[in-house]
Amino acid sequence: MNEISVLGAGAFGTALAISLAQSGRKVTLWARSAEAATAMQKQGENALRLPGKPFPEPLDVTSDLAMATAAPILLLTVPMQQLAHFAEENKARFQQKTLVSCCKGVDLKTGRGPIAVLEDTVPDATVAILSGPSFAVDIADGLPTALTLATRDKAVAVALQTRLSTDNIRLYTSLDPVGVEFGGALKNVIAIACGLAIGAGFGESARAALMTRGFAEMQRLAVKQGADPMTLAGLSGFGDLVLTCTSEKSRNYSHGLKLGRGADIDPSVTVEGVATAKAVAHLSATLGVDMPITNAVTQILNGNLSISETVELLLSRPLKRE
Ligand SMILES: NC(=O)C1=CN([C@@H]2O[C@H](COP(=O)(O)OP(=O)(O)OC[C@H]3O[C@@H](n4cnc5c(N)ncnc54)[C@H](OP(=O)(O)O)[C@@H]3O)[C@@H](O)[C@H]2O)C=CC1
Ligand SMILES: O=C(CO)COP(=O)(O)O
Repeated sequence: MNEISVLGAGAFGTALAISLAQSGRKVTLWARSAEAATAMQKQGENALRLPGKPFPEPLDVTSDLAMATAAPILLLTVPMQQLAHFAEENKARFQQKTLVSCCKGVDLKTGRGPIAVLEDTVPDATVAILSGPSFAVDIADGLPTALTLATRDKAVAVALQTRLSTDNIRLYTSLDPVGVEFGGALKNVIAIACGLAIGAGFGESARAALMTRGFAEMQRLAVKQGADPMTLAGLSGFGDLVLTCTSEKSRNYSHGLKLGRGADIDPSVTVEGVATAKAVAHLSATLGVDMPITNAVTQILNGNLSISETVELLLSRPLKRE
């Protein structure tokens, strides 16, 4: 039995499995499709989701969930909108396990982040979150980054930090999983806003203003949910916001860019910020938290307002203190 399994053979799950295996961990990558698992075993890469990134020797790939979930540490790398269903469907297998969510989003149906989804569904599991600036292609190439590993229990956090740090991923611990999960989720919405601004020709000053005011609203919502505001200044907040709002490697930023330019969108690409914007617009209204940028993105995504109408609305808000 391997010590770690990565459940979800998308770009990020594959990249994490590569990095862990390269660092000598005994790791299994689980794909839901038997065909996909067989193709990966034969080709020694995930040609569909992360092409051109060869697997190191000790990486096992399977579609056998019973085998994969025998490991004590399970990294969950399915898209956020799939997490609740995935956890519900497999809760018997997840009992007593350490579940590390790698998802960045808020569940559209319930307004919950990944921590609440997992704690509600599998109450006797140990739940943690891994988040921060990390493009799958960079991780798979062995490029260095630093991420936050957050859980409520200090001893668990330290143990997981040791188990999951790799040669190219330096992990910091946090005891504020709510701050970490909302940092990772909310930055995707701001990245869409930045893509929209650049795509529509509003320029880099506008992007910097959106990042800064976006950060302020990320902090407001996270604090309302019980997070420490300083957590948002860390890797899974400020760190990931900077990365995602400035790179065309980001699917969220690129999605906004395409919308801003009036270009075609590929609906098969995972763009977590789309559902999360809608979930957060609803959540913030319920909680009475002012989130003008997230609301503007939601209005554009829902087709209720044009980009220029949205900019006019944002600029005509009452003047206030920073
Ligand atoms: N890509 C990146 O650079 C990073 C991604 N993340 C986060 O990781 C999460 C996953 O993203 P990413 O890997 O990029 O997404 P991808 O679109 O590359 O892959 C998603 C994977 O999830 C699988 N999947 C979807 N639904 C289910 C389900 N119900 N049960 C089992 N497997 C399922 C898909 O399987 P199938 O192939 O069969 O459709 C696919 O392999 C997101 O929350 C994202 O924000 C975090 C950091 C970096
Ligand atoms: O979260 C990410 C990098 O940290 C990946 O961002 P995208 O999902 O926008 O590609």
